[in-house]
Amino acid sequence: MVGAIVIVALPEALRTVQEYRGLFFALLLIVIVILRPQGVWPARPRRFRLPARAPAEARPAPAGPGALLAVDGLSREFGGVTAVEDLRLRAAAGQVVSVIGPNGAGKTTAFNCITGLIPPSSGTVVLAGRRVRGLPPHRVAAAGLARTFQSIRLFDEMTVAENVLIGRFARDRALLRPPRRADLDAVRRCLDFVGLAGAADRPAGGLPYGDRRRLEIARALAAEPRALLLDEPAAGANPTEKRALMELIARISGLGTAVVLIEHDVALVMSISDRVTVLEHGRAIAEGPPGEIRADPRVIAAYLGVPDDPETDLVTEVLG
Ligand SMILES: Nc1ncnc2c1ncn2[C@@H]1O[C@H](COP(=O)(O)OP(=O)(O)OP(=O)(O)O)[C@@H](O)[C@H]1O
Repeated sequence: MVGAIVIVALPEALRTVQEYRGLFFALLLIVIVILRPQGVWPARPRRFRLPARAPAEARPAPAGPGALLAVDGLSREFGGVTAVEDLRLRAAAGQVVSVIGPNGAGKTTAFNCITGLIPPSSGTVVLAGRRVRGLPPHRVAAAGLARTFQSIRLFDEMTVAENVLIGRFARDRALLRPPRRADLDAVRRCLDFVGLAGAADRPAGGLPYGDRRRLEIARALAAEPRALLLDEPAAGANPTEKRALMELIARISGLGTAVVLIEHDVALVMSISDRVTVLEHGRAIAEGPPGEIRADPRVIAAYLGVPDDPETDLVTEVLG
């Protein structure tokens, strides 16, 4: 309405200065955009109501028997630096596969290449029988591969439920349509699953740290991924929050989702993983079940060769 008044009344008022009208409107528009980006008369934020309960039979991450992530020969160079070299990675449905290694070993670069955020120099990425290497990130997500990032990336001013809804839309790029009942059911399910249903209408920015980490996972689950890549989901969390996050990850794999985890807390990794890949300078120096990794002389040498590194203490402790 304010806009209509401006459009009708202002031209009358400015009739005397006809030649400056265009300039005046342009300046007015610029001032409004700078000072009131939310609009002259802010619209009431459109909130949606989540269904009271999610349908009992539905699950956040259904996975068929063919759901499997297979990475082969993955390499990526940055100028003269080889960040990832000839990486092979397998994650079956329902497995937790962890990638560990010192800072700069190439873990995040591997995730970035697998999810299409950056192109690998070479290698293949196959998800449930479909080649996804070379696809843009949204198409990789739509194919069933979701991820979280090392640093929390939430929309703080949006509600918890709205953040999860965005994850849902990432699946089919349907941001322009209003949410459907199925979307809202999925959001409710994901929030129930991670234990945040009670916070659905709160702004995401107000959540405690551990809950923000959970919300990121809920948002990734909303896309119903077959494989979920978690980049240090417990970074910065306290021990209680870490244990809760690991328990959540175990439940996600229990749904049949393949989980690939980057985590620096080696004790946690060993307790939760089916298989572990150890990276050093971009290369996998060991791969296998936790029991084998603990006993691998190359792993012991790689970690124990880093003096004064907090990870060294952990590994010494874990490897006994
Ligand atoms: N965009 C980039 N440009 C240039 N070099 C990069 C880039 N991204 C990563 N690197 C380099 O690639 C190597 C691997 O980095 P990466 O972040 O993948 O390691 P990481 O194992 O995830 O480390 P962290 O545990 O600290 O997160 C490092 O030497 C890093 O400096």
